[in-house]
Amino acid sequence: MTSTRTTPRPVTPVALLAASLEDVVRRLDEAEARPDGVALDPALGSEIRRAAALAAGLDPYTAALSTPESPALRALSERTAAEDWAGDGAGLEQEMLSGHLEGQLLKTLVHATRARKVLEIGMFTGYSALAMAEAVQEVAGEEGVVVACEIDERVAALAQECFEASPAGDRIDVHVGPALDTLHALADAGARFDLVFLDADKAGYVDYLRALLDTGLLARRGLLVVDNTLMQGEPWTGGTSSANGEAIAAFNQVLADDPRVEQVVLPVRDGVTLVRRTAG
Ligand SMILES: C[S@@+](CC[C@H](N)C(=O)[O-])C[C@H]1O[C@@H](n2cnc3c(N)ncnc32)[C@H](O)[C@@H]1O
Repeated sequence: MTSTRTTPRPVTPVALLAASLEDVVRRLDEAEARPDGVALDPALGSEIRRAAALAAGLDPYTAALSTPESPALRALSERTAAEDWAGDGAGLEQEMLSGHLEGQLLKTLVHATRARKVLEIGMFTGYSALAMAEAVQEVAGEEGVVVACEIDERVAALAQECFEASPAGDRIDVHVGPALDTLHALADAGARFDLVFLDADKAGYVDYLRALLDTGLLARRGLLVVDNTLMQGEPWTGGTSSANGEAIAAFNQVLADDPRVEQVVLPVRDGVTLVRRTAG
């Protein structure tokens, strides 16, 4: 992977909404500037502009008012943005990185649950793993651990380099390989996790959920945090649904029907579902 920085494309429902409304406002401005342009009701025009401002300002506002990321997380984010993902060939892209707001949410959840053992399924360049490692280090010191699963060797090596340059990086234990195999090996070894962050291949989410609940990898009072459960709005806008959109819609229904859990879907970034084990 060589270095070429590009601006991330919109990948969340709010960012897509903002981009869409920005385009509507631009076309409105162009139409109004034309001498023969169709005159729009001024009240409708100002309502459209207000809707565009509401959507465009939400992410920057929530980020600005949340605790800033650590220098180590910022460095990891910048390193990820500087990679040439287009030439990667493995389908990885910088937009996969969760980032400041979601990282801060994960840190808060680790603190709130006093989690000492954390499992991440889908690490990429390590942003969320490092965010949770910073929190487990504060909660449990040297007893705190984040086990992070990643299938791609090159991206795992990049993450490991960043961890080695980070104060909390040595709390992270990286397992390279298909996450389902790692989960079964961990379960066979009797591992239990207080908090699990699920963020790997969307087609595998149902299998990961079953492995976590059936084997007891998710501790009795453990918290499961699932990313991308709104999948760019595809589950409810339909029409252009991708394989990932269909996988997430199916996963959300499986989760909603599972009597062993209670869950809440939060419209943070691309959707974050918090799952609490209630039985089984
Ligand atoms: C959305 S990214 C994870 C982003 C990361 N959690 C973060 O916040 O920066 C998904 C990652 O899951 C990995 N992945 C996909 N399929 C996998 C599998 N079967 N086992 C383990 N990792 C997998 C991909 O290589 C990719 O790096």
